[in-house]
Amino acid sequence: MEMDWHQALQDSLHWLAGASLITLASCAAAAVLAVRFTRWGSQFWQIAGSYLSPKHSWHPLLVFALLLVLALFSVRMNVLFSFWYNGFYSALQELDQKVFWYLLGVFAVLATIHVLRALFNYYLTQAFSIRWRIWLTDRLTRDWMEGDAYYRGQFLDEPVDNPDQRIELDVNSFVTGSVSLVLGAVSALVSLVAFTAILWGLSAPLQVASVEIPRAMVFAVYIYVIIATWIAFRLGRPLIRLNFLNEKLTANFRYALMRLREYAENVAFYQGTAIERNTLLGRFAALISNVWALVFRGLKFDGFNLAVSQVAVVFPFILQAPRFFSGAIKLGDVMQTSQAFGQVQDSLSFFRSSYDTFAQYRATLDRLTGFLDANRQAHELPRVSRVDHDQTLEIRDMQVLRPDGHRLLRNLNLSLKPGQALLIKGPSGSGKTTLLRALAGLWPYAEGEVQRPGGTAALFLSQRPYLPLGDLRTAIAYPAASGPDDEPRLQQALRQVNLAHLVDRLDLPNDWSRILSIGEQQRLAFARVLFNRPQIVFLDESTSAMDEGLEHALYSLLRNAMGDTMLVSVGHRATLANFHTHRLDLEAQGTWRLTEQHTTVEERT
Ligand SMILES: Nc1ncnc2c1ncn2[C@@H]1O[C@H](COP(=O)(O)OP(=O)(O)OP(=O)(O)O)[C@@H](O)[C@H]1O
Repeated sequence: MEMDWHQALQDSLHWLAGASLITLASCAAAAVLAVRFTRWGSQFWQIAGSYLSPKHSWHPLLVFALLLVLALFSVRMNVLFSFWYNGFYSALQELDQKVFWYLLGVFAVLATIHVLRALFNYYLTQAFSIRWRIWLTDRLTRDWMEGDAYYRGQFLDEPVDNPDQRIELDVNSFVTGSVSLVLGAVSALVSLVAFTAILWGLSAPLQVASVEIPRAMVFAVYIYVIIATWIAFRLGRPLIRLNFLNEKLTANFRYALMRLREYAENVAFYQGTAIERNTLLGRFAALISNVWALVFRGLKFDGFNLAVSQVAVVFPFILQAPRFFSGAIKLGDVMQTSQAFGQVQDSLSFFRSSYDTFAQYRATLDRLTGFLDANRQAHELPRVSRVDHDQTLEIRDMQVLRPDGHRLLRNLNLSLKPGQALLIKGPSGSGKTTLLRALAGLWPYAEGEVQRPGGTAALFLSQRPYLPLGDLRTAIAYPAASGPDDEPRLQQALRQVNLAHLVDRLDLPNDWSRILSIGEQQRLAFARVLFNRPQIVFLDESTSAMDEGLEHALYSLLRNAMGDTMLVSVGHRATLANFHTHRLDLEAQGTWRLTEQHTTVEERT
């Protein structure tokens, strides 16, 4: 087969236009069918629909269409190269210098286009994937934050595991998987059609015994590849499980290492290195024995594949040899046969190797849609109804239960005015922290109505101190942001809580929760209150790591510096009573007692 290179550009453009139309139309039809009728299709749409839909923007769809056209263009380039080889080798065979130099010129043009196409394709694929990844990460992160799903998700019947992995790893594999599977399948299909046609043209009937097989080459390559694929598939199947195990065992080992780093001080105090080392090395040994299994399986699998591809080098030559030596075809035809044979083999192999990729892709789809569903369910969990109301705390008919249905509080009613303070007391496990969770709107097993200042006008200091990542300035202002003008107020707050030695280190980013003692972190939380000046503060044993003197000083500071602020404290020490106007005692079975300045005002059983 010869190629008219003067016509090549025009022919290729025609081919590209036709192939693009057919491909785009069939892709669109296949996508609609997949989304409607398959589980993975509808999962895909649940995750990516609002990004790809033209209602959001035409941009992603247009870029993706361009990527498809580029994939077709790449197939067309391969076809041109295969004809170029044909002409080139035939020129060599005929010792035709003129054609030889002419074809080298053609090659320079083809190679330039090929390089430019490859670079542009790489850039466009990356840009498309990056934008998609940004959008999806943004969506999942927002979704996870909204309605406190990141916290309330734990109360679902089936909480999702490893949200970190889903947001980071799975988003990435979803995007790269979607792009490479679709583009790969389209290229493989189009390539299969184009090169089967070339082989068809180069192929002659073959006489086997007394039967003549027409177009023998085409049938030979299909039978060869299908048999080889089937055997490779059987040999390679255990690799899926071994690779999966490898990831899991690596993660286990890394988790044990990270945990040792996290709890370094505890382990060092206990002198627990021997037992920790055993755990670490035990996990590592499990990992290594799996790595050996991978190596031995790889020897069989790669050995077979290598042998198959070596045979594939000579197989087409053997089939074409009789016709070449009889002069029926030229050297170029033989070379083109071998190349087309390789292309058909690669295209068919794509579908085999994609079997694993697709299985992993579906697992990714499951994890992402599971995450989206869990977030939605977490938004929908009940919470006490809350009305934002400045300068007051009003609790009406509040019920608080444990997840197992055990009642922690029955029909609680109380109200506080500016400047008043409530101390909640009760035995450990009686539900003090849980009551604060219900007031914050976090606890799903509660009913009733709460009126309180909303937004940043209410500040909850949880039992375990929390410092965000970043510098000290961020930690004090949290959850508000601090600007350069706030410097004097930040410093003043630090001095007030006896942390004057930190005023010069406001801008130092450090892992402050490791450096500061628990007592210092609790004092920093008081500085946070002084800086943010909320209308109401909830303090859950916020002075537990301090001595009585310091506790007294900090509570006095709060009462004096922010006289109108309402306080709701949980604490065990008797001395705290002096700073509170009301006291709520939680008792067994949900009963409680409210006293105002040492006189009983209401009692409930
Ligand atoms: N997420 C949860 N799932 C199941 N049970 C929980 C959960 N959180 C709390 N509980 C249970 O609810 C009860 C009340 O817990 P809570 O932390 O409110 O007690 P507390 O009065 O603050 O105790 P302490 O004084 O020891 O801090 C406990 O029995 C606890 O085990």
